[in-house]
Amino acid sequence: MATHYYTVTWDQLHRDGRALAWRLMERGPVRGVVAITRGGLIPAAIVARELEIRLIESVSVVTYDEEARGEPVVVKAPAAAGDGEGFVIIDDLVDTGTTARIVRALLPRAAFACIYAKPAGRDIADVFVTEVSQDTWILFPWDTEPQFVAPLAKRPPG
Ligand SMILES: O=P(O)(O)OC[C@H]1O[C@H](OP(=O)(O)OP(=O)(O)O)[C@H](O)[C@@H]1O
Ligand SMILES: Nc1nc2[nH]cnc2c(=O)[nH]1
Ligand SMILES: [Mg+2]
Repeated sequence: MATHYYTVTWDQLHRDGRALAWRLMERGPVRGVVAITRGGLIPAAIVARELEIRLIESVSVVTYDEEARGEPVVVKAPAAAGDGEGFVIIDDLVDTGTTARIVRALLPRAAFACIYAKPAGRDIADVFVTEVSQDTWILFPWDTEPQFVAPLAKRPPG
């Protein structure tokens, strides 16, 4: 169970997504990307734009219902990525690595890249940008909205 939250803004996601594109470019040519929906869609769009990739495939794996982890279900397999040769699988984050392992098994020759990584899943990623602790829950901009917060002096202690 997460004990703290790490809120990512649109600006930060865009900057970190571009950093991921830099790192991927340094590894060599990429023919296409496979986005793990839904969280990988926007990171994949940022990478595809930077690397001028037009070949974009998707795979849908549902593993979590909000913060509760369940049995992963492949809702849509990647149709046009073959064995993954020349492709990079992209997700927003790796936590336990369950989702990434399932997609890697579907596309054994593809690389796997994500923006954020927690220690339990970090080693499954060929490339990532920022590590956060295992007890942190990352909140993406599509899951949040700016709202009023009380001044520190008016908040209850703790
Ligand atoms: O490493 P893991 O423990 O498998 O967790 C990481 C996965 O969990 C989240 O997806 P989620 O199942 O919440 O679906 P979503 O992308 O549609 O929000 C996230 O986008 C990753 O795909
Ligand atoms: N949004 C979000 N989804 C996740 N799925 C697994 N871990 C996380 C996390 O830290 N944040
Ligand atoms: Mg996901």
